Amino acid sequence: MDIRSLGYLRIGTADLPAWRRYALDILGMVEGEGSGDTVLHTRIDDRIRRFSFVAGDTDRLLAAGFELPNARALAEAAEELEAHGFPVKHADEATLAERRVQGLIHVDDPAGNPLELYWGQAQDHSPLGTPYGNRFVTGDDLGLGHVVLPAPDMEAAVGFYEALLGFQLRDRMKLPPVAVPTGEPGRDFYWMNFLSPNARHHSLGLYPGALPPGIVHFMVETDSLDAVGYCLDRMNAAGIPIASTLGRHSNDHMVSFYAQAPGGFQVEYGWDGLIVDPAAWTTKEITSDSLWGHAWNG
Ligand SMILES: Cc1ccc(O)c(O)c1CC[C@@H]1C(=O)CC[C@]2(C)C(=O)CC[C@@H]12
Ligand SMILES: [Fe+2]
Repeated sequence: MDIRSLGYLRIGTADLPAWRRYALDILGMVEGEGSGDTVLHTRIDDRIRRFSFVAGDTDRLLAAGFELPNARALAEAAEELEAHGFPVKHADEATLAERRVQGLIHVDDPAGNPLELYWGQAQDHSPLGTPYGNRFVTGDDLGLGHVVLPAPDMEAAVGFYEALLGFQLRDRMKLPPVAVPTGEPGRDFYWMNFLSPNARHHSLGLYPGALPPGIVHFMVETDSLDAVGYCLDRMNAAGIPIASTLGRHSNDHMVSFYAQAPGGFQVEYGWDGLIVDPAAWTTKEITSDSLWGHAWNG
């Protein structure tokens, strides 16, 4: 299946004003076309939007959008999913118009995470003009960053993304039971898995527990260490709890910190993520989450 990248995230929120302040004033994203009282779209690059925060009753991931190159690739993806017993729903005209894409199918992964596979997203050709001079590392090749989704039935989820969606399993890490409070009892450890369809080390993390918001964190990558430091200062100045101190991950070498986001999950803000050669990569186990830093609070 010719999935190219993680293209967008749709996130439902019970506090849209909080997400507006957080995304624009703290993360340094840019308000996108079509935003209003019930939805905030944000830009981090030349795409019309990469994030949509949708006002509603609950804080919950509404969809992870994965990009395919064209209509033919999406049609083939739909056929493959159906053939393997994953029902797909073709988007209606109103949904296509709202998403600003030319073709889209809805499908749930085996953990029930809502996915949208699409092609033909609109661009916004006006200068991005981020508020702090920050620049995000994205592109057709790398996508918006990464997302970590809950997958209590890990074997089924990994099989879906690896064998059916064509993601490469980059590495995995054992988590102790204390890190997976919803895990089935009696296990010595649970695997957390890191995968990608492209050269970004991971576009998708799969966490072996259940979490009510349906998302563990998303990560956006900047092109400078200073941009990470400036954002950390803004978090601290705004009194936003830091979930993990600055550190460098052992697998993608990302220098990042994690902060609490509105809605009960986290945002990772990073720099210097690893670009891999998929043809040369071999799957590994990491035995520590970080080379240094990343002290987790609570
Ligand atoms: C280990 C790791 C490498 C690169 C990343 O981008 C990344 O997010 C992680 C995992 C962070 C991870 C998490 O997402 C949920 C809480 C976790 C499982 C921990 O308890 C330690 C590592 C944490
Ligand atoms: Fe991450």
